[in-house]
Amino acid sequence: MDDWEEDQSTDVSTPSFGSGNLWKSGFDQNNNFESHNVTCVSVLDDQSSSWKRGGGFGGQRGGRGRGSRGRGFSSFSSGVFEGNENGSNEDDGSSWNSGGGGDGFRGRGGRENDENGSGDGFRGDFGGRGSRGGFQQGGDHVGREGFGGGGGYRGRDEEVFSKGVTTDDDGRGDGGNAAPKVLYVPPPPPEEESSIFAHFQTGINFDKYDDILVDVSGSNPPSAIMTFAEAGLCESLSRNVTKSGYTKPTPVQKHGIPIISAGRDLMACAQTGSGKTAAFLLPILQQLMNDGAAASKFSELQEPEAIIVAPTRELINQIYLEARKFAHGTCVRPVVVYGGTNTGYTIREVLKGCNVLCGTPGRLLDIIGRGKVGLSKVRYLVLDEADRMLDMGFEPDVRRLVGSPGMPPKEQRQTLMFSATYPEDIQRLAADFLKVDYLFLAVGVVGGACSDVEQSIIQVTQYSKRDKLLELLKTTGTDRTMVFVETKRKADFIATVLCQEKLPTTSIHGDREQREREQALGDFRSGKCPVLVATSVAARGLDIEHVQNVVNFDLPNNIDEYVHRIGRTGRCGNLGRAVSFFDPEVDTPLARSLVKVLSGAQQEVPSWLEEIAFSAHGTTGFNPRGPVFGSTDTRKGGSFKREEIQQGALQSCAADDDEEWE
Ligand SMILES: Nc1ncnc2c1ncn2[C@@H]1O[C@H](COP(=O)(O)OP(=O)(O)OP(=O)(O)O)[C@@H](O)[C@H]1O
Repeated sequence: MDDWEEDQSTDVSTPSFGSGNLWKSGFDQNNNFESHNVTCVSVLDDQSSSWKRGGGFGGQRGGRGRGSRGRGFSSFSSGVFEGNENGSNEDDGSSWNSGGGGDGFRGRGGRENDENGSGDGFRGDFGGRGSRGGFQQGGDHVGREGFGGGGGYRGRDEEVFSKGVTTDDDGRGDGGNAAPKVLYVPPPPPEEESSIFAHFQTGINFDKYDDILVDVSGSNPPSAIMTFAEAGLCESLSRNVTKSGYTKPTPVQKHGIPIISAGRDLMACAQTGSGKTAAFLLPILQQLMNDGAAASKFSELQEPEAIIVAPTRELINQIYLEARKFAHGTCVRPVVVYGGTNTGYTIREVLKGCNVLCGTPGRLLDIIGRGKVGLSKVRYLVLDEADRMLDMGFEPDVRRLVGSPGMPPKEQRQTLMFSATYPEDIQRLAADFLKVDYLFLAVGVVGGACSDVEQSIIQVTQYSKRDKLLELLKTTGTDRTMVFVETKRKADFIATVLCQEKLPTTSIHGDREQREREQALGDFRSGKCPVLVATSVAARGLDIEHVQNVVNFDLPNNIDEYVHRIGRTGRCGNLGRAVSFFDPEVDTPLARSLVKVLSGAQQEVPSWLEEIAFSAHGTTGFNPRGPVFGSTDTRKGGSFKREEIQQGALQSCAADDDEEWE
């Protein structure tokens, strides 16, 4: 009997979104921060308030991260976090605004460590440069070394890679054995058609998608379709498309669907919220239907025809629900696997039948490693948020996946990559996974922000951020607002502060249990908590109706991340608003690319920001009004070359960032 088969004692979650589950936070006796679902808005007393009890950030050591990004004072407590270093967690009683410990959170590597590190979250904070994706954290090396690894902390989406380890992957791996078993079983997906096909209304700018310039490069691209009728979808798929409220394809669908249907590999770039998911799902499902995909049935070995990979649990679940919606009433069965859920449950779901396997990389590799999924029938491999999947954090997993026994080589499968951003280096790397004649589809400016989002940048100091946020939220009322912060602890802290201000708020980040993460998203979606404080775990792909505002309480240190974050609003032709707090002490390195993104999306650029951008990197070649990225396909080289001078300084800025990752 397999270990997972013994595990029938799953804890089936039946989250009730109406039950008043907000959370409060506190440190346990060991000063580990925990979030709990409780039944009221949190008001913390001094005993339970982690933030007053030695929970400050960065401490005197500050200075993790480079230059100014590591220098700023934390706007958190002056209760300097020294606990992990010298065992002292004394409360010095300082308040949030009293300044204090060096922030130390903004260094790029460190940020990633923090996002991912549930094991020792702070280690990276003291580490000067940190390492990307938590590679130095407990057990990770072990876990990454191959199928025989004993699990371990995955970093990023906190996936644990393990074979035959029943301790499960809750992202807190320490080598496997000590981790508590994850019992969480997500609630079953909806069965009623009204929920399956619930969709959001397209916005007033939906038709403007047609005006966006599209560039397809590569040899012999097929012609675009203009209507879904031209897509050659079978009756069930067409019906499901109509039930989903889709009347006409978006540009990425007009071009992407025929490219995929023609059997071509594709690297597609289109702005956030413009329908990339359906662009790959529809032609894949259609092809599976055409070819008479075997009706899924129970088997000890499942051999899916399509594998879809995405970087976060919530995103892959969303993609799965989309696949399930479009496949409704057909014999094609999509299944989703992701970390933080009970492994036994996951495996049982897979074994019931699986044509389209959606997964986060860690859990996917785990299931494959357990011999439950054979890859020899894979015809489609989709990397959503492809630039993220191929950056240093996930690339090894992707390589491991394509190198797994049975996976057809790239010549014998179709590889499809989608994102709103594609840094040049990632484009080059991506070519390793694609056939030589892949097509590159660029809808609009590669890496450009969605122009339906009104962007504003407010100059702040670290001390004024909180008041500014409160001021802002007082004006947004019950509008859904996502507030992005840089660290998990800060997410909890800000959420607590907002709760104290009687703003129904919840939070999502990598230290919350999966049940809590899903509950938080549910509460946000339903409007029960119209404010969601999030780390970058929620930056990509999430498609939540009525998100009118995004606030960058902390700006990310990477412009692509900014583009994805603000893309949580202004989706599908709807209008949205993004407000970003710019603290010159720490955000100056981002100024220049911010100016470019703002100008590229025809947004007003504050003169003070232009000045900062101008002086931060010297004057050579800096033309903030010039083309932003202007790039399409790296194989062409042309548009990049035109920009060489302008990009020069930008790249040197990026190079600084990259150093942090090494
Ligand atoms: N042709 C269409 N007509 C109407 N609505 C659509 C159409 N295509 C997609 N949508 C809807 O638009 C929303 C955004 O789509 P999707 O999540 O696929 O965007 P995306 O491009 O993948 O965004 P991101 O870059 O943030 O991941 C979804 O709610 C989706 O159902």
